[in-house]
Parts: sequence; structure tokens; C-alpha cells
Amino acid sequence: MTVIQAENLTKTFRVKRKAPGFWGSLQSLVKPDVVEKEAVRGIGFRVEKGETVAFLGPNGAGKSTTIKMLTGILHPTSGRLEVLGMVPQRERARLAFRIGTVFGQKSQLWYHLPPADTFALMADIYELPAKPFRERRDELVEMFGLEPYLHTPVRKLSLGERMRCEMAVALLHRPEILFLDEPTIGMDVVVKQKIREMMRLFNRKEGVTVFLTSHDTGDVEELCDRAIIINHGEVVMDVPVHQLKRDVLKYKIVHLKLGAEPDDFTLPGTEVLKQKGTGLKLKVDILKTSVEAAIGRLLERYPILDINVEDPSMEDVITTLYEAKGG
Ligand SMILES: Nc1ncnc2c1ncn2[C@@H]1O[C@H](COP(=O)(O)OP(=O)(O)OP(=O)(O)O)[C@@H](O)[C@H]1O
Repeated sequence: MTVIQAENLTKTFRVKRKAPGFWGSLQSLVKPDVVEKEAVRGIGFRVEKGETVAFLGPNGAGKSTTIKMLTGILHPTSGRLEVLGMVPQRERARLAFRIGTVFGQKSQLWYHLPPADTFALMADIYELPAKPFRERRDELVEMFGLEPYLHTPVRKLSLGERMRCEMAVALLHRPEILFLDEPTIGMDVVVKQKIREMMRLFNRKEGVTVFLTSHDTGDVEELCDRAIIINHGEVVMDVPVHQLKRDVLKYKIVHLKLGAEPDDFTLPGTEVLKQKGTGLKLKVDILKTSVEAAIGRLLERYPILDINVEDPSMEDVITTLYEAKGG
């Protein structure tokens, strides 16, 4: 069943340009200089029920603008859009009963109230009867491990604690689609893992369709089956994530601090990107070797004082994809 259908979707913002200073302000009042900014230019895709889709692209590609159109926050300039059989900009309130949203940069929890109160308020908004509400809330509190801070005002929670609450609140009314805009931004590895694990679980257990934007390639690798890549407001690629893993997400960047300055050395499947004193930056091709194996080989020769393993950045992924396409 198709749950999202976008055809030739465009969004053009009209932005007033103002010269600096008092005269600039006056001039823009009398004769405004309006320029048009095409944020989304004819995007089209379909998403089927239960899919986990990563909607990717560099900064300013049009991802947030598209998500805002899909959830009815922004009106498209042109094109056709249907989410769960509804036109989001016309039926935003009705759609809200069937979708959940998490915007990493914008909280939907009441800042001065504890999460328990937000749950209760959301239950009213979503018109949930008392018993099913309590059962669902308790299930979510347990799954997300919210009990220790359920009664602490949101303003006093850490980012990771708050985001776990955000996710749980977004799932309260059993949404059919979950829209996530940078859901793991700024979080430590442990919280990221927890959030990804929960999303996968709800996708499998309740068939929730996941539509996510992220600059974190780990979110894509660990949570999504399909990647739609956009740039300059257009879809440039729509591929299974296993293909991305095979073609571009096949390396890890390893930063090491050694106990001694290394001599020239080579490790299979590993490229030295940078070496400065005892600091080393390696690119490990995980199709040829593992990070553990590469570090093990190094440890045979040098003490290791510090290790940090990173996924390739989204910008690197996009660049590699373009090169592969000959773009
Ligand atoms: N309200 C607005 N008014 C004018 N221009 C806007 C507005 N919102 C977004 N834009 C512009 O539209 C383009 C796409 O922005 P959008 O936020 O959708 O990108 P994004 O892919 O989500 O980027 P990022 O990864 O940086 O969040 C950008 O050039 C942005 O400056």
C-alpha cells in the first residue's frame, strides 16, 4: 500500500532582500526587493507502508522543506502530494492523528512541565480513551526507559533524555508514519543506538513507516532500507541502502593516538589519510578488512593511547555518489 506519493513537488520561497543600515530598511519598506528561492524543484517519489526511508542530501538541499510539506506545515507551490490518502496542506489536523513527527531541532514537549504531563496533554489532543492511553504510555515509558525522569521538568533533562521522551510522545497515538528530521543530532553513541533500536522495533512490531533525514550515516545504515538522495531540490538517486553500503558506506575513519611515532607501514585494506607526530588518521575499507583487524595489526607494533572510529560524513557520501555517477 502506498502511504506517501509526491509528484513534481515544488516549493519556492519569496525572500525580501534588505540593504544594510537605516536607509536599507527604509528602502525595503517603500520598494521591497523580493527574490525567489526554489527550495524544492519537482521532487517525485512513492513510499510503501512499512518502508524505512532515509531522505538525504547536503545542507540546503531541500530536505526539511520537503518534510514540512509532507506533514502539512508548508504548502507546496505546485505538484501533487498525498500522505495516507490525504492532501497534507488541506487536511493537516486529520493527518496529525495518523502520523508522528520528531524534529531534532524543535521540541514538542512542554518545556516547563514534566514528560508525564506532555503525555497526558497529548492524550487529550489525540482523543485517546483513558485505559488504552495508560497502557500505551506505560509500554512506551518502559521501552524507552523513561521512568527515572518522567516527573522531572523537561528543561532539566539532558538532550538524550529529552529525545527519548520526544520519540515516545511521537509514538503515543500509534502513528502509521513517523517523520524524523535529524532525530539523533548532538547525541552520544549510546543514546543514538537506543533511538535507532527503538525505531527498528516499532517498524517491525507495529509496521510504522519511517521517513527520516539525517546527516549521520549511522542512522541510515542501521535503520533504513532505502535512501532517496536529493540535491538542489531534486531527487538525484533512489537506491537500496545495501547498495549504498556496498558502494559508498564501505569505509570507516579511524583516529588514533599512538604511544610512539610510527615508521612507514602498510596495512591491508587501510589507507593512511594523515599522520602528524603520534596522531594517525586511517581509512579502513570494511569490505576488505575490519576496524578491529586493522587496529590489532597496529597494536602489534605500537602502543595505542586513544581511538575514535567515525562513519564517513554525509558530504563524503554525496561526493562519492556524484563521482560514481560521473556527475
Ligand atoms: N522559510 C524560508 N524562507 C526562505 N528560504 C528558505 C526557507 N526555508 C528554507 N529556505 C531555503 O531553502 C533551501 C532548502 O532548505 P532546507 O531547510 O529544506 O534544506 P535542508 O536540506 O533541510 O538543509 P539542512 O541539511 O541544512 O537542514 C535553503 O537554501 C534554505 O535557505
